[in-house]
Amino acid sequence: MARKTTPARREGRRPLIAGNWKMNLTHLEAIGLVQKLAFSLKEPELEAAEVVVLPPFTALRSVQTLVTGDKLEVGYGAQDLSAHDSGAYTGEVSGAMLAALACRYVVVGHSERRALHGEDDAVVASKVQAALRHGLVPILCVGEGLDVRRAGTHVSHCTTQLDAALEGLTAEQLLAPGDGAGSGGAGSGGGVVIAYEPVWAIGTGEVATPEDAQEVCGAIRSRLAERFGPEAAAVVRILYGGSVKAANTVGILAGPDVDGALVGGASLDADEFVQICRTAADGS
Ligand SMILES: O=C(CO)COP(=O)(O)O
Repeated sequence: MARKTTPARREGRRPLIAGNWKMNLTHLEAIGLVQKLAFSLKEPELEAAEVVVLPPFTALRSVQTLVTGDKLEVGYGAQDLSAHDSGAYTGEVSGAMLAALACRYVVVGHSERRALHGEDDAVVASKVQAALRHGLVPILCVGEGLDVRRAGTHVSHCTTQLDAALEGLTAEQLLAPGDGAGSGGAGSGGGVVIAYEPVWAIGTGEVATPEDAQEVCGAIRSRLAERFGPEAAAVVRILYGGSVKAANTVGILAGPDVDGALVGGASLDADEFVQICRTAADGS
């Protein structure tokens, strides 16, 4: 069957499907899941869509060893990093440590970090800078809670979070791919990935409609164009996250500004995640 061309591919942005495992899976379980993914997904699928896993810190070294040893086309990254580069910050993990494990990506500003660990916009902005300092591509999360959605101010809420997190960034930083690659090849996107994750849709089964996802992802791209110019904005990949499953992936990825998905719960199930990646690769 002929491969359909998604709007994302028309713009030259390779779809990105990233599995945020959150606080799940030991390093041994992580190896098993990555092996299943790499075994199930065929080479053309892994070329058409970039597939990335975001395991807990404790599994990163094992995933690195597996991916490099078996030359797997699966990328990996971390779920958080410290705003600091080194020093007396008990329990934190620096960008340098992640770069040394050849992580390509790191999630920054996930709503669970914002809500449960008190990360405000200033902390999120300094973590974006820390990621870029170490050649990591930040996957910057923005998204509104249910109260904001009900008030109808979700678009300005998300663009305000975006503005704050990207404070001080240059268009070059937005364009440049991070050089911490080594985990499954570079994507065709820029140096920053944005993820729109409405808080009310995370882990609730309450998925945003394709129109909801496109509305905010489109507004994010317009805002990026205003601040950094259309060229930089056209390169940045914008993901949707929140109760993404195999069954709703086609609709979610239909929006011309939705370049992939940040998948939580469904990324822990190999068959389900493979199906999501396949859908993105097929561009259906
Ligand atoms: O938070 C998420 C990804 O970062 C989304 O989680 P769920 O897919 O479990 O809703």
